Amino acid sequence: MAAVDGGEVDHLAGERATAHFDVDAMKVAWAGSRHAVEVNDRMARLVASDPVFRKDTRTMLSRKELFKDTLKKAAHAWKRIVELRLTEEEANLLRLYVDQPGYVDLHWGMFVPAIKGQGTEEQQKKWVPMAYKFQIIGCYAQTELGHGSNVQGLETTATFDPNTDEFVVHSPTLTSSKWWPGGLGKASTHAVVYARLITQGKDYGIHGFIVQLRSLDDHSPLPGITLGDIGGKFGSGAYNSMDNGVLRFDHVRIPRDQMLMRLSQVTREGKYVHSDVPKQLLYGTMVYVRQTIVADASKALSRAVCIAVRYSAIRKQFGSQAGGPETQVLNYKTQQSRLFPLLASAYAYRFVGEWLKWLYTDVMQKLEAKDYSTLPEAHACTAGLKSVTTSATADAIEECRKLCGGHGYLNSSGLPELFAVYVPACTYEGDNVVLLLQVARFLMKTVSQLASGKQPVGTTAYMGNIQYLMQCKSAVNTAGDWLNPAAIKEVFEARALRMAVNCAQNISKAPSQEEGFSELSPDLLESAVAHVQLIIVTKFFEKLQQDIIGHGVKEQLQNLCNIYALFLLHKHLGDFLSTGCITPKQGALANEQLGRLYAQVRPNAVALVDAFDYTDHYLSSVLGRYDGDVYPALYAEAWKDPLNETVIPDGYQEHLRPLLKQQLKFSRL
Ligand SMILES: CCCCCCCC/C=C\CCCCCCCCCC(=O)SCCNC(=O)CCNC(=O)[C@H](O)C(C)(C)COP(=O)(O)OP(=O)(O)OC[C@H]1O[C@@H](n2cnc3c(N)ncnc32)[C@H](O)[C@@H]1OP(=O)(O)O
Ligand SMILES: Cc1cc2nc3c(=O)[nH]c(=O)nc-3n(C[C@H](O)[C@H](O)[C@H](O)COP(=O)(O)OP(=O)(O)OC[C@H]3O[C@@H](n4cnc5c(N)ncnc54)[C@H](O)[C@@H]3O)c2cc1C
Repeated sequence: MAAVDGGEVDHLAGERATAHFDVDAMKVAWAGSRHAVEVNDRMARLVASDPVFRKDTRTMLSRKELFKDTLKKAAHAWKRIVELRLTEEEANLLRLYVDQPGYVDLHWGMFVPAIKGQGTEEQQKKWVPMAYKFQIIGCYAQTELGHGSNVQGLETTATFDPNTDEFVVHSPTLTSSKWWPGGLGKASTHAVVYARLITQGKDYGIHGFIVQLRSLDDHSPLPGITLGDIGGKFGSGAYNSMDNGVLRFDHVRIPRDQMLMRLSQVTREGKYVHSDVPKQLLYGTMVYVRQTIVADASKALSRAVCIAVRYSAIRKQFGSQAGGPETQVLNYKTQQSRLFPLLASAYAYRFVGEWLKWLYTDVMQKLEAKDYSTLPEAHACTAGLKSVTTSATADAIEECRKLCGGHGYLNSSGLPELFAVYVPACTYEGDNVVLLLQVARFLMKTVSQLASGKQPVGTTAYMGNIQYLMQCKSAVNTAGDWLNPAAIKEVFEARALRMAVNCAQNISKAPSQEEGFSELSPDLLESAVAHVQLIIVTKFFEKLQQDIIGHGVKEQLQNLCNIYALFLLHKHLGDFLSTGCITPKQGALANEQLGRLYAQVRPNAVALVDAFDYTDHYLSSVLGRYDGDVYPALYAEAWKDPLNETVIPDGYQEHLRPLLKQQLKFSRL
């Protein structure tokens, strides 16, 4: 019962008793190791027990109060990290459980990685220790008012002046104003700024520069620098804790050695020198962050699902016969068919996120050894998985809100704020459509190379089996046949390959490759999604091959894996049928099997969300409470609303009383 925050009666005890597996062992499978369970639990409790980290009234704060509260929490978190001498792992988890977006996310998540990835050793030695001690606060200033997706279209300039050995950073147009960077508006003292490098009269394109923005004495903007917040954002509370900012430069001078020079350099004389590395490494910080966003998708999704599953087990509607008990809404097949695929997706994203982290580390090690061959694969996987998991998670959080009926719409359910915080993940760090088109481009290149006999590797290795996959027919005969991993993998591979090959063939009929790509882009998106879904399904199956300990754990994960795959098959039935991978009968059998799997999950559902091991503080939801004591909590929460501070509302005297006293009368009546 590690996740209990309070509550004396466990209203979900009956649900927990029906589980067919060892929940503690499932916690290990979810977290990755026993150590991970322990450290997560310890950090979550540390945060939950500290009054400074309370967040129950967050949605009622004004923007200014919310921002100040975020500064307070960030400073307090840092104090605790220093006092308790937390490790980097512990500190990261503590920040996660504080659960309030703020400048620290960009400082640690992008500013520091950008310097580490693109700075020389000397630059890292100078800047990273200052950042680690919070002597400076940094952000990642790439996007401008006029351009975000099109990084090559950015307009800010950094022109080298050999007379003074400086760069002159300038915003030549309104649209070149930096716009969106988190932490920029009010908190950051420094930024990694992306600007067009101009030297000896030539434009060398986008490069990164470290620029000081504010005084380290009084925090005022330095001369030539205009700074501010870009304004309120979607939802109450939510992402409004972040000071997304605007920044303009008026011929601001910085020393030459503040250009990040690991990938390319400008000499004292102003000569541009590009190292022997692919220029795409400039985008390395984005690849790093996309990988972390995939891991975060499983967190956000599991959180929403935990709330919806627990509440669905408590909530009862209809079904009472002769005074008997009403039906738990979790028993309705429609509720199960909407909710259990989301539960399965949370597990699927968790495991694919784990794998992506491994891939990223592996690629980084290869890059260190000057082997750049896996860079395109890393880009396609991070871009594709970021896109598919964030889009599905944003939709799923909204579905969980609906699954909780009317109460899901209350802020106290935790779901509206979670949605509002989460939904920009579909846009930031690369718009999801733009990123899928990058995957499609990678797929088209891979297909075109098949003809020349080049054997695809990594996540596209299946394409090498083209002779078979283009003509195979699924052998599934009964619903039970869909439990065979090979049967599922075969149809997912055939679907992805056939869709990619169809696109490639249609593009080749266009007057030019570029025109064909543009014309076919809606189909290319679907092709990219099919490829990415195949990766997620495959990685789930691979996870099941690993040593999974604990009574019943593997069986539960097998069920969830099958649900994830068959749910996708059902949802994208059109793809599978139109590419001839399966017959309508086989599609119906998959759906039949899906229904059986839902029935197997039902007694385990509450225990499967308990395995996420979230504290009530982190969930921040009266509906998702561990003890299931929903109604008293809902009732009590309502009275905390500022509207209930007085019995008679403000405005009664001016606006309600005159109306009720009929002092304003229609002359005709
Ligand atoms: C209830 C409350 C809950 C609270 C919860 C709190 C929890 C906390 C929540 C939130 C925490 C906050 C965390 C928030 C973090 C937000 C951070 C957001 C930061 C940003 O958004 S930074 C800005 C990001 N910007 C982008 O991503 C821009 C997207 N655009 C691009 O990436 C590129 O421009 C492009 C890829 C689309 C195109 O680039 P371009 O140079 O034009 O390239 P192409 O011609 O298309 O391709 C050329 C060639 O390069 C290859 N390539 C492209 N990119 C990469 C890459 N990254 N790596 C490797 N290779 C790459 C491409 O494939 C081509 O290859 P080819 O020539 O075909 O072989
Ligand atoms: C909450 C939040 C935090 C952010 N934090 C940061 C930060 O810290 N630092 C930073 O630098 N930036 C940040 N950003 C900016 C973010 O990275 C960009 O907004 C994002 O990359 C999308 O770019 P855009 O705004 O230019 O969208 P656009 O590219 O203008 O997208 C508009 C529409 O056009 C479509 N579109 C664009 N190009 C194509 C194409 N080639 N083919 C088909 N359709 C296309 C898109 O799909 C979308 O529907 C943040 C944004 C948000 C919302």
